[in-house]
Amino acid sequence: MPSAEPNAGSAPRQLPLIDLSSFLTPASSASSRAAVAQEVHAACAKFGFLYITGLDSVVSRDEMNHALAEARSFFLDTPEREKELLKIKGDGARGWQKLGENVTQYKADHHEGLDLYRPVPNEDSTKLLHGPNQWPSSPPTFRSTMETWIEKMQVIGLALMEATAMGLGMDMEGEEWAELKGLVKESFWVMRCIGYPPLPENAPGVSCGAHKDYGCWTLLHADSTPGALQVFLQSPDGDSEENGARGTWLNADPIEGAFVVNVGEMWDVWTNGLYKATLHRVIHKGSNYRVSIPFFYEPNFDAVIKPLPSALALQAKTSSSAASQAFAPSVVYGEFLAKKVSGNFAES
Ligand SMILES: O=C(O)CCC(=O)C(=O)O
Ligand SMILES: [Fe+2]
Repeated sequence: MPSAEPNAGSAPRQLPLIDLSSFLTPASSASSRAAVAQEVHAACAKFGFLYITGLDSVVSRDEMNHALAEARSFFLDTPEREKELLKIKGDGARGWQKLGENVTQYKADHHEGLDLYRPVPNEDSTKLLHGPNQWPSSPPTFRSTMETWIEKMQVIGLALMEATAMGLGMDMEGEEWAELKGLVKESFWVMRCIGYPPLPENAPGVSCGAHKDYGCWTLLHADSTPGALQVFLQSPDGDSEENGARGTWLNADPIEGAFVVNVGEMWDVWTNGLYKATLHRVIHKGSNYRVSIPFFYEPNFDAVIKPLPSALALQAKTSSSAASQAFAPSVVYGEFLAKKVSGNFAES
């Protein structure tokens, strides 16, 4: 498997780089898909993080650059008073957060952000997560650009679902895959735009504190700033400690035309711990204003997430212990998300 070397020299390990094109172009052969499915599976089991390339049939380089430019323009060219109008309101989720308002592990993050979620049929701005999206009016094409982006990211998210299902040994003509596909059919996605000014030297926190993502797949497109996103790889001889575990922070620097992808916590449950949502953080000390646009491809709001039979069968085959017993507690995705989101904001 080819590997990306974002910080060659200092990196003890490297994140895999996987060409996903065979899952994005209908004419590709079954054998090439099977090989890619194995690569994705191995990357999810070992790192919980990977790079994907081969996306050109879905999203062009121009579109990638344009979406980032639109987000940058929103953050840097929109007067503060206009952004204030978009501040997150009673639903606690949709809208703009100014610098320092988002909190991770009780510390204020050093970024501003705009969150857009899948629209719901009966919008209610007093109900957690259920308000209307607050679209900026400038730049004028922001909404159409992001709506196109959202459609395209869902195509890539579903392709990753398919690759993983195959990698787990699922029968792709059978019930299990049909059910799993059904659980993401109305993905409660989140499109987030993040703007990171440089972190001041003496800042108490970081740009974005160490966390795991909640759902299914995070498809991260970021500008070319190096040394900002870091992934915590556990190893007994690592030089850092995080959440009581030893490990090493590895830079996941951007690669032109590729996305950084990571698995969210729902995959921990689906695979009964075979895939691990991995801690990551952002420390942006460079002098530029960094912009990233992570797209969170998630299960349906009411999806019940529980260990998949194929993952349990795989565990039973590969492990001599009782690990194949279903132990990951099942969760309703929307309830899990609501708990996370309500713990995410600075006290005001
Ligand atoms: O900006 C980044 O590189 C990552 C952001 C992130 O981890 C998140 O929003 O969950
Ligand atoms: Fe994240």
